Amino acid sequence: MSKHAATNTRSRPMFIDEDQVKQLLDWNEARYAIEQSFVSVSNQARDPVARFADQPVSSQPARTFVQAEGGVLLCMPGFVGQHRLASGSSDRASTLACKLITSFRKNASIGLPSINGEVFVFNSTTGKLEAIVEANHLTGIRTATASLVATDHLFLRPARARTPDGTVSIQLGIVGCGFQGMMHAIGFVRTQAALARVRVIRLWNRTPGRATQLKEVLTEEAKKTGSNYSVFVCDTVEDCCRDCDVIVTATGSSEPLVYRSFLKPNVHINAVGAGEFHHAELAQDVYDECQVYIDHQEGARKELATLRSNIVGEVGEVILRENRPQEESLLPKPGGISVFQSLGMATEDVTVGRLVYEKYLKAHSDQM
Ligand SMILES: NC(=O)C1=CN([C@@H]2O[C@H](COP(=O)(O)OP(=O)(O)OC[C@H]3O[C@@H](n4cnc5c(N)ncnc54)[C@H](OP(=O)(O)O)[C@@H]3O)[C@@H](O)[C@H]2O)C=CC1
Ligand SMILES: O=C([O-])C1=[NH+]CCC1
Repeated sequence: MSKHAATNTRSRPMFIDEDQVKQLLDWNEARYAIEQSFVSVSNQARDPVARFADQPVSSQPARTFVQAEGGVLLCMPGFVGQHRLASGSSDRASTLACKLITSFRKNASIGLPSINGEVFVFNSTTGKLEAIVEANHLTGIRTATASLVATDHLFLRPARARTPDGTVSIQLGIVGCGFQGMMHAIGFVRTQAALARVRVIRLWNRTPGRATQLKEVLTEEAKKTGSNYSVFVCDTVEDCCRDCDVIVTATGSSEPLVYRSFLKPNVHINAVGAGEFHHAELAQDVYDECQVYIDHQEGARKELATLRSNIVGEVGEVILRENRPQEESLLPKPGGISVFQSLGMATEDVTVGRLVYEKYLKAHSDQM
């Protein structure tokens, strides 16, 4: 027996830094990875006899929060079994990973991001740590992509099905132009070919200069992507929401920002602010009227325990039922308000972390 038997003799885990993640992660590939994550959670939640054998499964507890002096540390472990790595590919993988992420709101005053994290990817057969993926950009793309997937399945697909040419165009409102607000706006612009043409983007931020900065970013983005949208910086949240088909709220607010009277009758909202305060950004009169969809029942039981609204179910279950008879559909009633109440969940980081790791291995295969 080797003297190293049962000791940690293997090489160090890969470290995939923020710049590499930016190069490797593509919006459309991330979209597929997030769909796999949503579906895995809802397939797992089904009665075992009703599970779809060809769909992934998962395991993830509600995340834990550790309160420190300046902010919180979230521990988000998860496993996704038998997920497809790419659309149209038969290759499947099982991935065990854990994201550790901190939210320290005063960081902005010293020029640091308020959210900082890493995804730890383990070998799902041996449990050995294989890679550490920096997860600031990753969290930006995966959170915005979760909203894109929810918007697509709950709002845009039904809308596209009602138009003769199968395309739709939207007016988008971004309430909160921090990192997440920016990533959401870019995500909607970059996925126009697959989801919906963006014709107008309205921006509001508590500190107006940040909305002006995002307008500049989106003007550059329009040139890069050959898009033809107008961007407006708004003085009030009401003005920002006016006539919007799709709204994103991505703030650290502990108080309501969006009221029912600001909204069109038919609108989809992605309420992303979470972590320290939950379901704080929308007023109760919005929750009184809307249909709420969540990412993860287990997390919602803990973090949305005080939410008074009609919670219809998980986005993954909507996707799983898409080809079922209409009476089994979980889609929102047409013409009303739908809300994706995004908490963020570990399985999103599992499938997107694995995507980055696989792409890194492919890009560096000559050095392995
Ligand atoms: N659902 C999910 O999966 C995830 C959710 N999040 C959450 O998204 C939110 C935004 O995160 P991120 O963009 O990374 O953070 P940033 O620090 O980059 O941006 C924070 C934004 O919130 C605004 N804000 C803070 N407090 C208030 C307030 N009281 N009223 C109005 N606006 C306010 C800030 O405005 P100003 O510029 O004026 O300071 C800024 O626009 C946070 O709640 C975060 O926890 C983050 C990651 C994942
Ligand atoms: O899911 C996530 O990564 C987070 N949700 C709220 C803060 C960070």
